[in-house]
Amino acid sequence: MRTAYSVETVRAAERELIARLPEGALMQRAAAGLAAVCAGLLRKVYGARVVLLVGPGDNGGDALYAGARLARRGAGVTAVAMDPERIHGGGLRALLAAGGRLADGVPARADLVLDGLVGIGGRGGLRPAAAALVERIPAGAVVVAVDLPSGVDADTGEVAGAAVRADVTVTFGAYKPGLLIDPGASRAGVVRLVDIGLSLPEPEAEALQDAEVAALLPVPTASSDKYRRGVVGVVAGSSQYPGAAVLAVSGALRGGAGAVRYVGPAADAVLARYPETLIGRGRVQAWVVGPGLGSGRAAEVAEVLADPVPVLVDADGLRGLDPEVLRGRPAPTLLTPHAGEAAALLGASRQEVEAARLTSVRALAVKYGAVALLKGSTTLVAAAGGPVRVNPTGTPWLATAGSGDVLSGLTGSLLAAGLDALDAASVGAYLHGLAARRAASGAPLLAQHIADSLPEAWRQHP
Ligand SMILES: NC(=O)C1=CN([C@@H]2O[C@H](COP(=O)(O)OP(=O)(O)OC[C@H]3O[C@@H](n4cnc5c(N)ncnc54)[C@H](O)[C@@H]3O)[C@@H](O)[C@H]2O)[C@@H](O)CC1
Ligand SMILES: [K+]
Repeated sequence: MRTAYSVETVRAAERELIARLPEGALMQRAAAGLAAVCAGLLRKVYGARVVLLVGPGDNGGDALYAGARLARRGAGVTAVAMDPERIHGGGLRALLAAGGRLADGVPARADLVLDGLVGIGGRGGLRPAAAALVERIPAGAVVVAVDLPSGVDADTGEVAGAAVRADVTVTFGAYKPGLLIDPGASRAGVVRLVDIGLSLPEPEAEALQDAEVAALLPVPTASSDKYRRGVVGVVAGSSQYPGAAVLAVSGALRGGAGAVRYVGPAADAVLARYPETLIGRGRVQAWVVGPGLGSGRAAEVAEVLADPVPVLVDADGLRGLDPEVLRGRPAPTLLTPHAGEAAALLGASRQEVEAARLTSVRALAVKYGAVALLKGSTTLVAAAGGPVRVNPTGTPWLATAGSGDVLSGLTGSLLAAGLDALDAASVGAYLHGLAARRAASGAPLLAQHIADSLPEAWRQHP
């Protein structure tokens, strides 16, 4: 599990550790790790041109001490301060003693730029003096962010105004949520964690890794039959959108349930493509309701919600949901909105949801007493309380019509197979992202090809 911790938690752990260590020791650990990553990126340190963008806090201190280490190995290191009056004194002395220099402006050429403007002490978008330095980062230089890209909110991944776009981020002690969640995640590049010895409690956010997904996948045993493996019911499609039913069933058939039952007006289209499907009402272990329903189908949604089994609600099923009804359900509910649908559910604007995805997904889970999966460039899954799950496998190619229908079928199938709602949603998003990557491999994809690639994505996790 890759875990991420809030600034408050990291600060508390740092305080506890600093109290037990000689003064400055923690910063030296950070700077040593940072310099080692930079040296690896440069390959040849001797003669390399390194530029440090130095802010007024300890983030700038890290950059200066790392710069000193590189200067001692023969790099030409130039520091540029955001505010020369408030530069880290010890760091600057170390840099100058190692042969580095302080300049007024950003040099026109550099092999590597260290962004030490702000770290976890940053608030809001970059101030003009910092933004002006970022604008002058020489083209072609490798940009390494110290702890996190300056301008990215460490706790939420929000970017208000200017922010650094890093190739590599070297983060200290723990991942911060903003490094895993967009828009921050896409500014961070490759994230490298330097262990500085912090002891940490429960994380704010976590991302399942391959091995955890593999352990959660439902695998039939010798005593399994199709009913014991779980039946998933799919209520989807309309005369206007029959394809949504076909796509939801395509995902459901590949999600590990023993059988898929379809209920709705698109049975002919579903059967023509998937003769394996059962048609009509009957007992199920989980329902998926919503893809392509169109309007005027609230009674069917209500009927599904009245069944005391896990229910995944997606797309048109999400319209006008009553929080009281959902909170009163005896079985888990899983909501899978995109940002626009989440905005309607929360009474907010789409822009507000996009700008604050972590807060929004948590708010959905609390308001509706459900597990919420917020689709987007980083898909997030939240239950009320506990860390938010961040899906690491997404790809922008997923932004294509019908891909959500495949995801809801797949995830509902995992629910029917017995995964709890948080795991079903996380594993569904994970496999869906992997399958989309395979199906796309650098070119536009069709939603049906995501479903076709699911067995391959699954096989990667024996
Ligand atoms: N506390 C510790 O023990 C350690 C801290 N470390 C480093 O210290 C950093 C935190 O240091 P600080 O608490 O000094 O805070 P930062 O250096 O992250 O930033 C605080 C400074 O930046 C300015 N600032 C805030 N928001 C800004 C904005 N939007 N635009 C421009 N300037 C802004 C503030 O006025 C303040 O002077 C970490 O991110 C990490 O890099 C590491 O050395 C590891 C150990
Ligand atoms: K930084």
